[in-house]
Parts: sequence; structure tokens; C-alpha cells
Amino acid sequence: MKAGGQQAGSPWDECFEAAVQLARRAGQIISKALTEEKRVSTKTSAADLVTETDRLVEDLIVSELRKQFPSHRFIAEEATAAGAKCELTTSPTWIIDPIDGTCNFVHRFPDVAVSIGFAVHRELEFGVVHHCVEERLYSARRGHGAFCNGQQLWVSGETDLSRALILTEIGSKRDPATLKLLLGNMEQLLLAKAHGVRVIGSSTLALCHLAAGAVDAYYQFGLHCWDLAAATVIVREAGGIVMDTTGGPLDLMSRRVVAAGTQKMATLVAQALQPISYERDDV
Ligand SMILES: O=P(O)(O)O[C@H]1[C@H](O)[C@@H](O)[C@H](O)[C@@H](O)[C@@H]1O
Ligand SMILES: [Mg+2]
Ligand SMILES: [Mg+2]
Repeated sequence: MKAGGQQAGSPWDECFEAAVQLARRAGQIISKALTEEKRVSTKTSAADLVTETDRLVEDLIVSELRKQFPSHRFIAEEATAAGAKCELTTSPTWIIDPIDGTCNFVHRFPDVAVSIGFAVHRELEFGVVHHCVEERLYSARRGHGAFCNGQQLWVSGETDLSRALILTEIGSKRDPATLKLLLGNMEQLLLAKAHGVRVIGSSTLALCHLAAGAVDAYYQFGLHCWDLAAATVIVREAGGIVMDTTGGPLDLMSRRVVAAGTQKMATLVAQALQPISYERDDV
């Protein structure tokens, strides 16, 4: 049985296997570097961090994939930060976050993951997310189910907000108006008597927890397409909903998302939220 639990023979098998191998290889580098000294710099804000390991791992993943699949396109976090265009075309495109949870990584907080998504004709085909420290490999291919270390994943069937555990992430902006909206959204969900709202510092792992049925919903404003691409396939293949905060279809470049185990839960969470605006990824 392969990492994704499915039979061989579908068109993107070779790509999927390459993603699994590289995510594992990158995970070893990241988990070794976790406890070592790091050179940390900031990007768009004081809370948007990058280290030499983010760049090293991204270069490794992209260069290996480019050798194997020279005609494919790439959207990768650190290349985009350095000025590369973030554009999803109809071509086969890899969407890569070398370390999701860089702030955790800097602080040696163990929730860090490698995220590798793959889209063709702008449709997400597969996703591989590797929790580097706990060595959990989440993966899913469209139409073939979602798995963690070979075990099939299913979302929770909860439809009642007053029985929900919800994950969110804070994002990179820290201006008072954004923080007021961010905290206001949490407050709305708590006033609706949600069991709890949690922040773990990794959007992609938050979505994997949703896929595993460990939480009932997840939402965020301010994440990027590389935080979301791989884990979106994993949630959908585990039976969950990933959609826009307006209730419409997910727009990978819009920097906002609501996901849940059920459509009812996704709608209830979306209705409780005030929008927080972020510049799109593809401008
Ligand atoms: O910068 P990284 O660590 O790849 O990704 C972070 C997202 O950009 C941010 O929006 C989110 O809040 C954070 O959890 C995520 O890890
Ligand atoms: Mg990220
Ligand atoms: Mg990252």
C-alpha cells in the first residue's frame, strides 16, 4: 500500500510519490534544525518570520521536483517572498510551504510541517503534509481518501456550534483594527457557546486536525495559498468542506477560508465572522 492508501495507476502517481519522499526528507532536516541555533529574519511584519532552514528546505524540494518534472510550475512561499510571481495557471503546479509554523520552529514549539500541494487545471489533485517532529504523514489524492501514516481519516459529523471545538490562526497583521476584528470573531464563536477556540501556529496542521476529526471547524483570514493547498485536499477527502468565508467556493488566492466537518457547521462559523481584509496572493 502506498502512503495515500490508494492503488497505483492514476496519472499523477509519480508526482505524488515524489512529494511524499521529499516531504519526509525535508522533515528530517527541519526536525534536526529545530533545536539548533537559527538565523531569524522578518518579512511582511514583525510576526512573519523566516529562517535559513525555510529557504534551504524550499530550495531542496523545488530543485528536486524541477529535475524530475521540468515542465511543471511552482508557487513556493520563500520564492514568492523574494519576488517570484504567485500565479496559478492551468499547467501542473506545485504549491509549497517548506515550513508551515516557522514561528513555532523558531521557538522550538513542535507543531511544524512541510506542505506540498499539487494542482492541474487549477484543481487541487493531491496534498502531502508532514508533521516533522511527530513524523505523521498526512496525504490525500482527489477521489482516493485521506490518510495519516496509512490510516484513513474522517472529519467529525458535528452540526451544532454549541458543541464545537474550533481552530483558527492569528495571521501576520498586528494593527489594532485587525486585532479587534480577530478577537471579535473569537468572541462571537465563544458567545455562541462553542466548546473552545484554539490556535496552534500552523494553518496546515490545523486543517489536518480537522481532517482527523479532532476539531469540528477551522477558519482564518490572512493565510496564503501554500498554507492551504495540500491540506484542502486532505480535508475534502476526509469528507469535509473547505470554502470561502462568504459561503461561496474556495478561492485559493483570497487569503481566507472556513472549513468544517459538515456544511452546516461551515455555514454557522462563516455567518459568525466579520471579514478581515488582506491583499490577495496573486496581485
Ligand atoms: O509563515 P508560515 O509559518 O509558513 O505560515 C503561517 C501563516 O502564514 C500564518 O498565516 C498562520 O497564522 C500561521 O499559523 C502559519 O503557520
Ligand atoms: Mg505557512
Ligand atoms: Mg512557511
